[in-house]
Amino acid sequence: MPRMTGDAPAELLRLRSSIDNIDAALVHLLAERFKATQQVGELKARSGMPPADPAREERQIARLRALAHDAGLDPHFAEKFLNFIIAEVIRHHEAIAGVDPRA
Ligand SMILES: C=C(O[C@@H]1C=C(C(=O)O)C=C[C@H]1O)C(=O)O
Repeated sequence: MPRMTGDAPAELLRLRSSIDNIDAALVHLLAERFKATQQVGELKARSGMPPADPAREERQIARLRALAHDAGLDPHFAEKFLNFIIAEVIRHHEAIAGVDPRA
C-alpha cells in the first residue's frame, strides 16, 4: 500500500468533501428531473401518448454528447448515463400508463 506523505490526508479529505458535495447536488438534480418526468408521464398517459419518444431521445443524446465533449467528459459515458436514466423514466411512464412490461 502506498504511504501517505506530507499533507496527503488533508488533501484527500478536502477532495472527498468536494466529491460529497457534488454527489449531493447530483441526487438533488436527479430528484428534480424525476419530478418533471413524472409529470410528463402523467400528461402522456392522459393524452394517450406512448411512454417513450425515441426522436426526442436522439436529440438529447446528440446534445449531451456535444456538451460532454466541450466539458472534457467522455461522450460515450455521458450517453450511457443518459440512457440509463431514460430507461428508468420510461419504466415509470409505462407503470403510470398501466403498460405490462411483460406483454
Ligand atoms: C420525459 C419524456 O419521456 C421519455 C423520457 C425522456 C427523458 O427522460 O429525458 C425522453 C424521452 C422519452 O422517451 C419525454 O418525452 O420528454
